Amino acid sequence: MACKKLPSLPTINLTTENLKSDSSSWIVACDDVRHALEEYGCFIAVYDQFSTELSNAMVNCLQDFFSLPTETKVQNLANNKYFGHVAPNTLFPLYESVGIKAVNTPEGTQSFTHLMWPSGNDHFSGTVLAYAKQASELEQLIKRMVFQSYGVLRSCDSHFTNDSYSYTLRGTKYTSPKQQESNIGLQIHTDKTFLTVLQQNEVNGLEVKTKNGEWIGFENKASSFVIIAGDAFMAWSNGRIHTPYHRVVMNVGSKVRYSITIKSYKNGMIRTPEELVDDDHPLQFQDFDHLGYTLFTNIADQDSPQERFAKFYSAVLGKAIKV
Ligand SMILES: O=C(O)CCC(=O)C(=O)O
Ligand SMILES: [Fe+2]
Repeated sequence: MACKKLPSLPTINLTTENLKSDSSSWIVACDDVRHALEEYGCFIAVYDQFSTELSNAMVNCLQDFFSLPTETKVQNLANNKYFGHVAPNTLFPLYESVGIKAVNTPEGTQSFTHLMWPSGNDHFSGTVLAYAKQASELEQLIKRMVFQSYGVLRSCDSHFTNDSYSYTLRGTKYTSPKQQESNIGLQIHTDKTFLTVLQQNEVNGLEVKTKNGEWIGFENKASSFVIIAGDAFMAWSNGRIHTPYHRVVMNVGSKVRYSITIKSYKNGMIRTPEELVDDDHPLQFQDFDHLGYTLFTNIADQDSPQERFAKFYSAVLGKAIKV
């Protein structure tokens, strides 16, 4: 009897050997990345520019942070729910999380470190900065590959200047549920980012929903990163890129799970390139301020991205527009 093959996320080889610019394998990889993001909004990148030591050191840094007293951790305040410290609560008792803004800059990592360790912690700030720099390079590589595949690399060069994006690190700790307790570590949502680059320790739990409504788990392997497209990338692409629902489910008796995400946000406006608009693909999303969108909290995780943008446009423009 034939077994039904379970869906799995596409895996794309982004190792140096495979990505020599202008080689045919570079063009093929660019198209693969674009198609994976159009179909799943997500893929597993195998990437060799990152040392395992750095990833392990980053997990150790998160453990150091989470062991700080609660009164210290709560000083990492946020102006909305996507930044700052989130303590476990009655609704989501398995989840504890921290956000570090401007994490790819020495100022960002040092001001966070100083707040948490007033007498200093160079190991923490140095590791976080090194990690964020590398992960933001991976994020830029992926954007470059998608833009290349759409033929808009030159017209969209403003996405690749020094200050064109802000990067936030979100580190999360998930404990295992007690018997009878809900196993939801993180509720279903889409990311409000342009892109999210995710790594985890050896404990699995991330699940991504396909367009057919099936949930796919992510099995961690060395040198692999999960790349997730956010709402802003979807809007920029005039709806071509998919922004996938995802969640974290924890098993009773599992070890503690740590995940590290680097989230990118475009500074200023997001504008769909002209090349992606034509009679068959009329413009779906008006230009919008990305930070303004992330700060717009009057939306529910269950809303579809289209519903979310409709509410957002209606609030900022004072009128509902068709999206
Ligand atoms: O911890 C994970 O695997 C997922 C985290 C996530 O989806 C997020 O921070 O947006
Ligand atoms: Fe997410």
